[in-house]
Amino acid sequence: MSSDSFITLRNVSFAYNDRPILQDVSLSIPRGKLVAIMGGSGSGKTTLLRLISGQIRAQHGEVLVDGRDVGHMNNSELYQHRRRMGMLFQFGALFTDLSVFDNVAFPLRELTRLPESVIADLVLLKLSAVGLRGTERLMPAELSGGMARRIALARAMALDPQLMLYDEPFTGLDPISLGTIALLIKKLNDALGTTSIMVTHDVHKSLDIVDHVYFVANGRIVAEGTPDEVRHAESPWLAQFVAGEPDGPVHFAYPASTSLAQSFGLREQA
Ligand SMILES: Nc1ncnc2c1ncn2[C@@H]1O[C@H](COP(=O)(O)OP(=O)(O)OP(=O)(O)O)[C@@H](O)[C@H]1O
Repeated sequence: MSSDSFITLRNVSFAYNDRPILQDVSLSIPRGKLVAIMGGSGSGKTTLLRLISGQIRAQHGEVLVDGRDVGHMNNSELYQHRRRMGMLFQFGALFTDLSVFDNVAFPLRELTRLPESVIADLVLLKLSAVGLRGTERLMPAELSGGMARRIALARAMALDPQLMLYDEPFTGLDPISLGTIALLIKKLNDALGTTSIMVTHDVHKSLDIVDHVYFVANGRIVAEGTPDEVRHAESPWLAQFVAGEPDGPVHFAYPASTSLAQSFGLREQA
């Protein structure tokens, strides 16, 4: 990938206590690109995002964001780092006791000293960008799931982050809302020049919008490529993933150490 890397992971290994989660992961994401991270459940995708946001630190290797090593930031550097970052996590929880306006205004009021008149203009701009100008007086309970996710996106984008992290942004959405969120993620990424990383299980929708895909399995990057390369990949592993087959190189059943018969204390048939 391009040498103008905004995010670089070099030989990163991470363990929770003694349990290795990521092993020797290296990747490089150019500025302004939208990248998907896919892989089976528990493979370490969210852990990757948490390393990049600085919530956890790698035991080995480097996590560089815009040339700065996140693993060695002190508290005030981490605070600055997070200010430049927007996050949209599963279900993008809005504050239920705040109106749409106050939800989007929240990061602006918390993290800047802008006067209320400027905040009001910015909130309207962000709501307009997600196609929901006119909803500012509504409460979250009055929104559909798709609208709530778009408001959460407007809130995550309120400070024009250089880096956006999405963790399963499509979860629980109907197909139309999912398509709308996917297009907005792409549109906002391109319009603002943001660098974005999206952890997702939705292979088909993501292949439509991302620039590059990384596949994680057992804590390692096992494949990567452009959407076209992924669609035409011959690897059985990728084919299983893209087609959503329950069984293949990635097994449906957990590899139990005893057979079912043994577990029930029965004699095995020859
Ligand atoms: N705080 C924690 N302490 C200990 N183990 C953890 C912790 N957080 C996650 N894990 C474990 O680390 C592994 C990787 O978790 P992670 O959330 O990164 O996976 P994932 O690929 O995002 O999975 P999913 O797609 O199911 O969300 C899992 O086995 C999980 O149980």
